[in-house]
Amino acid sequence: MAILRVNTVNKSFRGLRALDDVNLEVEEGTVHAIIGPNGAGKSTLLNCFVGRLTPDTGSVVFGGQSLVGLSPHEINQAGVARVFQTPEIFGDLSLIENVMIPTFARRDGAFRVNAWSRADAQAEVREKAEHVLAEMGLADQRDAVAATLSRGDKRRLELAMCLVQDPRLLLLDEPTAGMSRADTNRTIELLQRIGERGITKIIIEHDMHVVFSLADRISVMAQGSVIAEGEPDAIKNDPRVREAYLGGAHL
Ligand SMILES: Nc1ncnc2c1ncn2[C@@H]1O[C@H](COP(=O)(O)OP(=O)(O)OP(=O)(O)O)[C@@H](O)[C@H]1O
Repeated sequence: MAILRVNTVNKSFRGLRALDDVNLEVEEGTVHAIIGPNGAGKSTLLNCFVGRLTPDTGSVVFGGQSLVGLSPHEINQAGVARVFQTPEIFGDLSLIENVMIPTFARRDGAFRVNAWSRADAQAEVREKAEHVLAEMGLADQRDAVAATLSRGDKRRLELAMCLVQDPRLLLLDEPTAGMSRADTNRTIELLQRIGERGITKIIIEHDMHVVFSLADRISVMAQGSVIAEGEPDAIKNDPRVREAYLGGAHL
């Protein structure tokens, strides 16, 4: 069953058609990659899923609920979490505090740090946060200040901040951008491991090693349109995709 249905979405910026009749269906429990050359419209599409942008026309339906017109916070409360290209973490707080905040925010409707004062709630949330940090391999650094982390660890911390919310849909915008090969492989392993929880994931990624390690299905965008969609092997051999990537150099 499709958890996300995107129907004829269009979005223009001052005459530039960034999204041109985009259709997309993402099956529940799968990893769906969206790839395509720079400027293809991938981030614009993702921004339409999280309420940062509103499509000019078309619909985005998540689990039967229309997302168009909802605020980013409402979409987050509906079960959609996003890992950004630049990690959005609280640099001067510890890792454990960073991971506890989204749980309170989701429950209380805002980033209300004073909600921590309730001791019973705090114990429960702390336990869950510790579990997720351990899952991300960050348990040893739980009391470290987030700003001191390496780039790769910052991104894994942000992933922990998403996972602690038990999202139904996780959006990953270039989750390994700027990482070393070793860090990239570690992130792939972590994403494969959290895949076992059955969370649906949409991943935008330029690194084809990451895409082909994780994706069950791939949509290829070029110039605002989805030009091909299918299983990884079919996409690898699709002449339209090779053309979009200038002779297939990236594949
Ligand atoms: N806020 C904006 N205002 C004007 N133009 C925009 C805006 N956001 C995106 N665009 C344009 O829309 C097109 C699609 O951009 P988008 O960032 O979605 O592509 P992308 O596939 O994510 O590219 P990349 O892989 O480089 O991140 C580009 O031509 C871009 O310049």
